[in-house]
Amino acid sequence: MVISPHHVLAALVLVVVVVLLKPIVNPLRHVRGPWLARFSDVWYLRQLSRGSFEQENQKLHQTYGPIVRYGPNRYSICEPSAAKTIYGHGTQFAKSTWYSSWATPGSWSLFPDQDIKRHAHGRSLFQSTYSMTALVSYEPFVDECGTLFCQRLQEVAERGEPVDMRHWFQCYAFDVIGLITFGNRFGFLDRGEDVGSLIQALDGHLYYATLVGLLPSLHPLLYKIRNLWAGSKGSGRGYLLNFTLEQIAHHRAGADAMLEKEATGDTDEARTEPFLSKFLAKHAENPEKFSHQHIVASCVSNIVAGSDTTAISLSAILYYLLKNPTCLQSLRAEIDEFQSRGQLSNYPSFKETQQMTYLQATIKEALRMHPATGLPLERVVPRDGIEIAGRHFPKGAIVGINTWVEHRNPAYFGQDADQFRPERWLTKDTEELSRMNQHWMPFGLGSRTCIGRHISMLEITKVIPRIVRDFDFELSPSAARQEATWSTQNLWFVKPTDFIVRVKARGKAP
Ligand code: HEM
Repeated sequence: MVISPHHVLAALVLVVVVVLLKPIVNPLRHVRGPWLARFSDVWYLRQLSRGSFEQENQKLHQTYGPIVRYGPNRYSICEPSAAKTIYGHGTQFAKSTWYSSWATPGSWSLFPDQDIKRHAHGRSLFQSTYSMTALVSYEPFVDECGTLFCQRLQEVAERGEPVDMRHWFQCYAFDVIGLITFGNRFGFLDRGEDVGSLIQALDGHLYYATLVGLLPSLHPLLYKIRNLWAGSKGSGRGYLLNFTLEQIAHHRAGADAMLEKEATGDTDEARTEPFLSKFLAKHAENPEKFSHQHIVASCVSNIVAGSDTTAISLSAILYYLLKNPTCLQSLRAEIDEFQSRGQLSNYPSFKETQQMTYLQATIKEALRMHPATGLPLERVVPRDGIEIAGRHFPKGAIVGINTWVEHRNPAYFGQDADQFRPERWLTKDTEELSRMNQHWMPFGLGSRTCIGRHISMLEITKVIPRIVRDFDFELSPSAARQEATWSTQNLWFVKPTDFIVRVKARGKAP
C-alpha cells in the first residue's frame, strides 16, 4: 500500500482526537492540576529539566489541594493516610515505569524493580549484609576516611581558601563506599578530585534516568545509542557498570592471591570482609540463588546511591547549623559535655553518638528540611483500585508522595514546618512525636525503604560531631544573610550547587 499525505493527515487527526478525548473519559478528570499536564507528560518533563520540582510540587498542593495532577495519569498526594496506604508493608503498589530507566536494559536490580515478588526475594538476599548489626563492624573503615577527611579540612583551613563542602562530603562518602564495598578507597580523599570521572558519570546517569524515565519504552534504544556514542568505556550507568566489573575482577584476582598465601602459611593479615567478599562467598555457596547479577547489581547500587545521597545529607546538616548559630551552639555544648565526661572518643563511636540526643535531633531535622530525593515516589495502583482522601483511584493510576511536600506540611510538623528547629524532635508530647515520625520519610517507606540507610547513618553520626568539634565553618556574608538560601538542582537527588565555606581549625588535633 502506498502511504499518501491523506493517510498521514488522518493518522495525525486520530492521534489528536485520542489525546483530547482521553482526559474527557478519564474517571479522574476532576483532579486539578496544570492544564497541559492533563494531556501530556511534556509538562512534567519540562519541570524536571528545570531542576526544581520539589519546590513546584509544594506550590501545586498550595494551589490545588491535597490531590494534584502532574501528568495525564500521575497524581501527587498530600493526605495523612496516604503514606501507609501506598507504601505500607504488604501493599501491592509496584513502582511506576519511571524507575525503569535506572536499570541496565534487560537486567535486574533492586531499586528500579517493578516486580513485587522478585524484589522481595532479591531484597531478602541482601538484607543481613546491610543491617546495622553487620555495619558497625565497618566502623574502622569509616574512621579511616573520617581521619583523612579531617586532614584535608586541616589543609584547606591552613590555605584559607573557600571550598565547596558538598564536593568534600562526596569525596568522603565515595571513599567509605569503596572501602565497604570493595575493600579499598577509590582515592577521592587522597586526591580531592573526581577520580576516574565517577562523579561525572554519576551526574550523567542521574540526568539521563530522571528524564528518560518519562519515556520508558525508548530506554533500551537510547541506552544503547548513548553507550555506543561514548566509546568502549560507556557513559552514565554503562560507565559505572564497567567500572564495577573492573573492581570485581581486581578483587577476585586479589582474593585468589590471598588464598594462595594462606595456603602456604605466608600471611597472618586480619581482614575485615568488604561486601564484595561476602557476596562472592554467597555466590560460591549457591550460584543459582545468589547469581553473578546479584553481585554486580548490588555493587553498582552502592556506587550510584551511596555517595550523592550521603553528601547531600551531610551538607544539609552543616548548612542548617551554620544558618542557625544557636543550634550550632547547642550541639557544641552537647559535644563538650560528652567529651568532659569521657563519653566521646577522639573518633566518636557509633554507640557513643546514639546517646547524644541533640545530635540525633539535628540530623533528623536536617533530613526533614532537605531530604535527598525530591520527586514523587511513584507507585502504580493495584488491581482493585484504591480509595484515597475519598477519591477512587482505578487500577493503573500512578500515585506518589514527594518527601519535600510531606516534610513541609504544617499538619504534621506544625506551623513552623519551614523552620529548622531540632528541638521539635525533643518534645515530651508522645502523640506529636509519633505523628512526626509517621511522616518523616527521607529514606522512603515500607518494603522499598532505603536498604543503604544504615551505611549513611553510620557515616553521618560519626563524622558530624568530629568536624563540629574540631573546625569552624563560615558561609560568605551574602550566603549567611537570614533571607538567603542556597541554590540546588533536583535531578531525583536535590543537590546543593553553591555550598561554599571557609574552614578554620578550632585548635584540636583532628
Ligand atoms: C542519606 C542517604 C540516603 C538517602 C536519603 C536515601 C534515600 C532513599 C530513598 C528515598 C529510597 C526509596 C526510593 C523509592 O521508594 O523510590 C531509597 C532506596 C534505596 N537506596 Fe537509598 N538513600 C541513602 C543512602 C543509600 C546508600 C548509602 C545506599 C547503598 C549503599 C542506598 C541504596 C538504596 C537502594 C538499593 C534502594 C532501593 C531499595 C529497594 O527498593 O528495596 N541508599 N534510598
